[in-house]
Amino acid sequence: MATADAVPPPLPEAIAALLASATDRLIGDPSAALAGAERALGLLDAQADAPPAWRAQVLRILGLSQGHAGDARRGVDTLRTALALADAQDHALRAKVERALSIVHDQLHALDDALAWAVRAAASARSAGDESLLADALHSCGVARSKAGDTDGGLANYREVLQLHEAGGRIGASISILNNIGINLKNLGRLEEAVVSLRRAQALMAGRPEAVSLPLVQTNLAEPLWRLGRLDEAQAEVDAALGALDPKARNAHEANARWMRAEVLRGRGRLDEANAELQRALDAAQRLQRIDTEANVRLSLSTLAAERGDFAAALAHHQAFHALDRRRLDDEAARRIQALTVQADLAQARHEAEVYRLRHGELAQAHDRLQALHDALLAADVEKSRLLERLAAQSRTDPLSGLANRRALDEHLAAEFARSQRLGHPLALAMCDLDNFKQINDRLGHATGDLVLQRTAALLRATCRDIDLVARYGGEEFCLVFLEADLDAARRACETARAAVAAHDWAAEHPALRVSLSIGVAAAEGCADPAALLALADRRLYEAKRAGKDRVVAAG
Ligand SMILES: Nc1nc2c(ncn2[C@@H]2O[C@H](COP(=O)(O)OP(=O)(O)OP(=O)(O)O)[C@@H](O)[C@H]2O)c(=O)[nH]1
Repeated sequence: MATADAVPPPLPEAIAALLASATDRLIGDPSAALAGAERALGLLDAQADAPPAWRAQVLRILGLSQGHAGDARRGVDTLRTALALADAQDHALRAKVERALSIVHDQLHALDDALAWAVRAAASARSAGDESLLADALHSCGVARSKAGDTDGGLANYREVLQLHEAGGRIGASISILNNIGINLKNLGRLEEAVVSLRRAQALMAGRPEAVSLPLVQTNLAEPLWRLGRLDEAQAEVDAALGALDPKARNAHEANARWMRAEVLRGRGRLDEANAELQRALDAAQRLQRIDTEANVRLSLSTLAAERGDFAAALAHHQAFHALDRRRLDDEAARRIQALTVQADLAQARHEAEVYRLRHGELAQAHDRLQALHDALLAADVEKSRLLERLAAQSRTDPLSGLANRRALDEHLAAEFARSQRLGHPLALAMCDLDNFKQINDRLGHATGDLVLQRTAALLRATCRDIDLVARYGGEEFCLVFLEADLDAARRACETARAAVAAHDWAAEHPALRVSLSIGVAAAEGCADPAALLALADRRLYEAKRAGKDRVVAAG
């Protein structure tokens, strides 16, 4: 059974009314049905948030209208879209759309597809638990099988349908299917059974003139009766059928009925009457363009002419019969070719759709892979920049003290020296050297020596301004670059630094530790280049050492 959540909300009234009227006109006035279905689609397009099931319902009637109006190819496309929109759980809607697909394929003479869709419709109808839909689907199976020449298979389907209609009390539908069963039985040569089935149809029709055309059933009944030699009964049926024909609106079955009556008359030896009726049958068959019936009539006329000794007429009718028979075969061949072409086109379209779907999928995957690659490259690039920055920083930093190294000092000094000369701003530089450092190393060990270097670096950094550069020049030597500072300001800063080193609680690091710093300081003014400035500061440092260490020398 269909699950409750698969039942779509009912269609808006205006759309439902258009679809109902289009459905009624499918057979009689397919162009009006098509116009109505297209209007319904227009209304649906104007409706915001229409559920897909509504569109599927509208497209079902549109596809059927297209098929009945002569464009079954478009009908197939429309109905395939409808099926794609129908919820997988909405079995009832799927059954209806699948049956519609069976009908339009039948119109294309693609009988294999028509049967396949009808079988799918029957399966969906079973899932929906809807016997009326199941009967319709099985009816379509029967039609497709019968048309494809599987009369027995068609008959089995029709019998199932009959059972369902009888159980459901659908008398009109039962009559229609009994008529189909009768025709199949007649075509199988099971004439007695054909008569039984058609008589049952006839009995059900009593008092129901509006149900399936009675003359149709009567004409169908006449043929097996005639073949069985039951001429009285055959004549009664065919007379009744012809009597019921509206002379103004000539019925499509007229030609067949007249041919049947002529055969009954011939069977009774009333050759003149038979001949006259055959002429009327010929006239009707040609007017109604019923090749099958015209061929039957021509054959009967030929036989009759021969019986009457008119061999020239017999030959002429026989030749006409053969021409019709050839045309019938040609038409059949053309229909088969058209059906095969349509099937090939549909298969090609499906193949192309599949290729497109796969390509689309591959492209999406390739795009995802590229995106991932791009992201990874971007991340690697960021990481590389970070590493380069770290390397650049490392290449300019002294690892032990964390101060700028000699390379950073040289670059900084070159740039600031040039700037001070260009702008006439003061610049000063100090060379600092720990006193008796070799002894510290020798007496207290290199680890203590390293610790002294680190502590001194921190003290220098803490006493200088942020804009001043504190660098480790090498070994136990430090260099200070004072921006915007003349010789006296630099000297005072150096004195503060020296005093900080001297005042530090070195005994806390090691009881025997004594540390002091000698500094030579010089101003850039008067120096030709950074090297001259460094040399001057270094000379004054030497002077500080010579004068007894632990002091700042800024002159000389
Ligand atoms: N622990 C340690 N010692 C270093 C480092 N770099 C240089 N030295 C040592 O520092 C000492 C410098 O000694 P000298 O140039 O003789 O000078 P000094 O003993 O300080 O004597 P004055 O400068 O005259 O006071 C050497 O023994 C070097 O081995 C270092 O990174 N760590």
